Amino acid sequence: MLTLAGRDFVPRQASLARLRDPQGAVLDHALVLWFPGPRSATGEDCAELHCHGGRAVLDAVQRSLSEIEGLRPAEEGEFTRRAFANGRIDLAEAEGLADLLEAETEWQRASAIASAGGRLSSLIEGWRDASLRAAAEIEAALDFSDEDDVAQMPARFAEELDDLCAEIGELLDAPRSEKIKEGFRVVLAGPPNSGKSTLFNALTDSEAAITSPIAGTTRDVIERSVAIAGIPFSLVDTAGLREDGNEPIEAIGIARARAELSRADCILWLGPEGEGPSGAWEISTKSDDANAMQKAQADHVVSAVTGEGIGALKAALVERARAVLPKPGEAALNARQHARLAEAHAALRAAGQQRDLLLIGEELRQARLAFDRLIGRATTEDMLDALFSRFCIGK
Ligand SMILES: Nc1nc2c(ncn2[C@@H]2O[C@H](COP(=O)(O)OP(=O)(O)OP(=O)(O)O)[C@@H](O)[C@H]2O)c(=O)[nH]1
Ligand SMILES: [K+]
Ligand SMILES: [Mg+2]
Repeated sequence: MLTLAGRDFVPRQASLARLRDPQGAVLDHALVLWFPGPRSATGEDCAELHCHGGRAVLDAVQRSLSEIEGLRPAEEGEFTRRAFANGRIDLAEAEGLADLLEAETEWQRASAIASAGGRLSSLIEGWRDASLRAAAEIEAALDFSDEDDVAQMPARFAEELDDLCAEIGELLDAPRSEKIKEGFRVVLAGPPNSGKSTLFNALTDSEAAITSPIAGTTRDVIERSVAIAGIPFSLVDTAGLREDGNEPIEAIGIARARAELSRADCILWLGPEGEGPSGAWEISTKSDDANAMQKAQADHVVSAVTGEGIGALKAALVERARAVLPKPGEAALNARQHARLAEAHAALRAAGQQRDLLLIGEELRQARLAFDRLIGRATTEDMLDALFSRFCIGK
């Protein structure tokens, strides 16, 4: 029970209260919530004041609060940082929370809420426990061996490490979580005037790209993030590819267009059949125009003018992206987590190949350290600063 100004506040129950300034003047009628630690978001005692939203009300309440000794406004991400410091959440959960706050599509939200809820953390904890058990077996084997004897490897030890490595290897090879943030990357390519920018505008529901009958209209790479059916996409329009790009700026644009091809998850090829990059989808466009080039074996026939085939093309892109992007609820690693897990994996691999028990013990210790860094049992201040600065004030 919190008693304040002669009133009792029941934990986790909203009470209506008059907020007064230090001189006793009423500032607002507000809802007050009291969360005693450790069962609070941060693990510490927390109080929430739900005020009326006017600027002046909030200013007055904040001014009065700031007159109380020891009170100051929270820094960006400070609540989450304290929750982490007090062991309420681990690092992977904090990262999930940061992703959740940044999520713009349904797919991103669903993935982030799974990480914030500890999906990845529990997987890592399981592997960490397995490597701790392996280390304990090695310790025991060392204790029983006498110095003249070659110490015996525990039965099935190497096989068990192999299984563990295989499981971890699968996650290391799986699509990375950055992919969810960046979106499935679709690059439109083809010769000048093939209708790339017009199709780009149709797919992004925008007028972002300039279109015209003049060959060489698009010079630079134009990129747009869009959600189609809740899936994050990054659509990329490029300069028309031609050998005789006759002036230097167009030549730069063409070089950039070629660079984009190598970054694409999917290329829509609007040029002559069979002349596109391998794996590209053959798109026959301008289907409304009898004079336009039509392909014998197009994957998609579209018209940006009549809208024919655009819905089907979008549906096919959504299907492809769903297959490639990490699924919500399925664990996916970001670059930091990937680097740490790869260290753990390498150490476990090395442990499995060693015959010397002391060296195996050392490799297992390295693996545990990498797991600890991954979930934040061992972290550096720089890393924490970088993570928590992604949060806004009040989170
Ligand atoms: N009838 C018809 N015309 C189209 C269609 N798509 C594009 N066009 C026309 O084709 C011309 C070239 O279109 P753009 O979208 O600028 O072609 P682009 O491939 O981006 O050209 P560059 O940027 O120069 O490489 C324009 O006049 C468009 O209006 C279509 O589906 N039907
Ligand atoms: K054009
Ligand atoms: Mg263009």
